[in-house]
Amino acid sequence: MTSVLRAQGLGKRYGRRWALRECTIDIPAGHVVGLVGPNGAGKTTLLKLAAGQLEPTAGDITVLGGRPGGSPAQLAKVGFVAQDTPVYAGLTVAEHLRLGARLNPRWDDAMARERIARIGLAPAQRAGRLSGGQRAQLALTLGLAKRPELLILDEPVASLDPLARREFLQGLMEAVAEHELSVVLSSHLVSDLERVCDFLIVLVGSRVPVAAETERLLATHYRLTGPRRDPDRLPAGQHVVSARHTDRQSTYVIRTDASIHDPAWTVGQLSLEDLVLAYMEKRPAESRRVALEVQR
Ligand SMILES: Nc1ncnc2c1ncn2[C@@H]1O[C@H](COP(=O)(O)OP(=O)(O)OP(=O)(O)O)[C@@H](O)[C@H]1O
Repeated sequence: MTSVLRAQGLGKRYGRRWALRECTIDIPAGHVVGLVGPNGAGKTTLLKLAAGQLEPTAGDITVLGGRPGGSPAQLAKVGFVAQDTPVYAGLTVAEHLRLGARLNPRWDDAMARERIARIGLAPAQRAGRLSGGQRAQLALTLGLAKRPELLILDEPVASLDPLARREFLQGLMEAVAEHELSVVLSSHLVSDLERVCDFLIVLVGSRVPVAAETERLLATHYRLTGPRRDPDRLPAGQHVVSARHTDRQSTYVIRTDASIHDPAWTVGQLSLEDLVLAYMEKRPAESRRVALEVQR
């Protein structure tokens, strides 16, 4: 299957500081991909590299088989809605649609108009007078009407109220179902990502500790609770994601492909949110030894 996004050893440095390091991922087409991580982890950097708005400092990235931003055809295949919902304050909603039609060869004007009407945006309204949520909806409409093969959304729901968020994500899911669209979206709201994403990239401290289909992530991560045990006494195939210890008890989140038979452990399943938090807990520079430290 074709990759929608493939990165090999991808890195971006600003001055002496790496915003993204050694990122190696391969995302098959047809997924709704969630990108999650703490503030400053490198999410926007990765998305801008994919959209061709930044050049890598190290490694390679291909999007839909081509170099991001490398040609007009490549630009037409990728839609990017940046974090600050970029619309022109002085232009009306209708003028945004006309501009979209002029700039994008595959523009779907009927869909854009239908969506604007459904959301309840007045065509004559200037974008500068729209609420944050309405601007986000307008930006999404422009992204969808471009009819991209890949739509990249940087924190699209941050400014939306819970109902608007649900409607926004529903609209996105409908578009994915109708138009064979792949989507990569970043968000801090793991519960939203849990609803719409079937592939998750976790980005912590400029590195990607895990990127896989959500079903696979949930099937290979466990919480183990039991009598205190140091990590070097865990089987080789059990990779520690996070660890907490008291004098008597250890709680691990581990990743493993094998089943767990050790009767000393109480084995629990994780929600996607637990899993993401476990990866965020462990700083990338930490070695396994740090897990030996007692956390009270
Ligand atoms: N233009 C820039 N010049 C210098 N440093 C930058 C620049 N853009 C981003 N950075 C730094 O790169 C790192 C990653 O930033 P990035 O915006 O990719 O993070 P993020 O995960 O999107 O954060 P947030 O969730 O807060 O939006 C941060 O330390 C940030 O300060």
